Amino acid sequence: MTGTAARARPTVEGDRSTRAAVATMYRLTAGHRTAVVVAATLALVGSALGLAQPLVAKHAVDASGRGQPVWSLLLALTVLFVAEAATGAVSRFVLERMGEGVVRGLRHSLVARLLRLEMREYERHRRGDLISRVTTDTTVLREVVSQALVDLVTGALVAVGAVVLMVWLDPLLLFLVTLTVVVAAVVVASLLKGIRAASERMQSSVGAIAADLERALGALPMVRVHRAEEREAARIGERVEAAYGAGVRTAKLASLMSPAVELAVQGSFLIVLVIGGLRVNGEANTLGDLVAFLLYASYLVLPLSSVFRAVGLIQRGMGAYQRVEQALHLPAEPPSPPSGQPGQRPVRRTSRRAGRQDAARARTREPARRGAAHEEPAALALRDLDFGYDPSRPVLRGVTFSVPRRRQTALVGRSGAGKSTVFALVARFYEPDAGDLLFDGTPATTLSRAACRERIAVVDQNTYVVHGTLWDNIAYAAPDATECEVRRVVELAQLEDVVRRLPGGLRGMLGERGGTLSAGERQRVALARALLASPGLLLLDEPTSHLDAINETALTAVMTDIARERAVLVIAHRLSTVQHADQIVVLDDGRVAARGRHEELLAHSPVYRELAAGQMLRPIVTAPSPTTAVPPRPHGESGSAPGAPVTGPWPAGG
Ligand SMILES: Nc1ncnc2c1ncn2[C@@H]1O[C@H](COP(=O)(O)OP(=O)(O)OP(=O)(O)O)[C@@H](O)[C@H]1O
Repeated sequence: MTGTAARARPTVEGDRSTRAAVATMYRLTAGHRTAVVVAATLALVGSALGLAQPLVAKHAVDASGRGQPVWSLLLALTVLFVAEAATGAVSRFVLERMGEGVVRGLRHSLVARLLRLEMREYERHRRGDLISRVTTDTTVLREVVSQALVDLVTGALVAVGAVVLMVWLDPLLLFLVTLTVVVAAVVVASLLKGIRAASERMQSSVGAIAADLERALGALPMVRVHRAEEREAARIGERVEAAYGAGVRTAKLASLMSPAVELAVQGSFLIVLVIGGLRVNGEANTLGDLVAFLLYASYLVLPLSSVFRAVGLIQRGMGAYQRVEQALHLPAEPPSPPSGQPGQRPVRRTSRRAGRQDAARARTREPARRGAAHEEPAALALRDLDFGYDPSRPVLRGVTFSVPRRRQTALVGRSGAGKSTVFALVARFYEPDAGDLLFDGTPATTLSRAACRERIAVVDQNTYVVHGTLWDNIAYAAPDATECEVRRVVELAQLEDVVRRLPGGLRGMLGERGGTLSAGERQRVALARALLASPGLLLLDEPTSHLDAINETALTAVMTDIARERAVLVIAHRLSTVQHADQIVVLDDGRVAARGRHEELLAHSPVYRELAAGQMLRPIVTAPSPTTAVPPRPHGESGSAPGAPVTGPWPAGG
């Protein structure tokens, strides 16, 4: 987080007074205090130049009344006027540049925060809404900081100067002017709370518009096919109406402030004219005094009215500021643990297995330490891992297995068994509730998340392709890769055809989310990216689910080759792609049901047999077992070709 946001720690939560809002704005300008001092000094000089003008005008009027020459006074008046305008312009520029600087700081902090949130936060918040905090809310704040602060600073300074000189000229008239200003201030204060509430509603409605639009645009083919444009438009339309309603209410309240301010301006002028005129007639004051006082009244009332407006604007900005603050305080991934120190683990759930797990952990660490001397530790080891996205609904229970180096380990199981969740834990998107994760024998909690992620590359089911060139997408994990390295992974991932076809070849642009590629091509791009990263451990989640049989066979062979150099953990629904794996781990309802090679599992694991049978699209004859009651998994889910070859004991049509 940059300094601005860090220093702008909120008092806004709970304290909704105007003073707190102004204090927040003040804190926001931390780091820009030189600009504030320069601008305030200039404003002060400008005010002094402005306040001197009525005095000169008074002398000019009085001198002309006495028949004396006034040209030198008029010249002085002109110089004062020009100098005031120049200092005003410079001070406004300095303050507005500061406003831009404040918003720039907030945007940097927000972007840095939003890219590092805990994974769960992205599930709790809608992405469009988070994005709108960086774009719309900060834009509102820029106006507030640059306009409202300018008006507040300059307005307050000028008003104070005017009051001092008016006391000197005519305290009675000042008292009357003050009365009208106080009435206006009371009206303004009563409107501020409503303005703030309405503006909060408006900002969150704008965030909801962005989120809903993102939802529709992100699933456009689905929207089109189901002819849901109207429905989506109506849904977003409701948000637009809510934003309109809140905006109109804000405008209504803000416009009620105008009559109050006008009352102050016009009322004070009337009072000064009538009472001041009577006092000139009664010879208590000169005509010059009246002219000067009138000018000071304008110097008091006009800046005060801009102070009122500024306070209204600041209250409006508080709605946006609170949303920005809230985003800046969302939980982010913890920074790296100090070297050699265990990292933070979320509070563990106590379970009956806890004691047993500790003993198991002690046992598993022991061989890891001892093994260092004799044999190299596994690239990845999971020891008694427990995890649930929702603490009351465990997804993984006591999962234990290792992924040895230079071997291919396959993770299989029915849909929802927890396979992708294992990947999410290995990538440290979430922390396990209990148990240990070890990379090369080192507990993950003693490593930073970045250090863990450095050891892995993932091809997941979503096969992310971002807007940019094919090269950008492949070299995403290794921006310094050479042409030769990129071409090699293009070849391994069978992407040569795509490179040939794409206008611009490797430097050709892919559409938004890789929209110009087929699903299989996107999958191969993701695979090429992972291969280029060249990590010690390759995690492949259904890497061939979108591929035709020819590409699948070729890539299965590539994976086997890769596994000769590094550890590969592959999730597969199609057992045909992993039947030659060195080890197959069968997950069933979050538990490891069996482990072994294909033939061993066919012989001994009912769950595995059932998975294999499901892929033949017909029941298999097995010895009765508790798991045979579970219906075979439908084929279509994994996109497998019907009748895909599985193993010898399961002949097609058998
Ligand atoms: N982000 C999440 N928040 C809450 N629950 C989740 C989340 N992701 C997955 N789950 C739940 O966790 C369970 C395991 O999901 P997971 O994706 O790990 O299964 P899987 O074995 O990979 O399934 P598939 O083969 O269909 O991809 C499921 O019940 C799923 O609904």
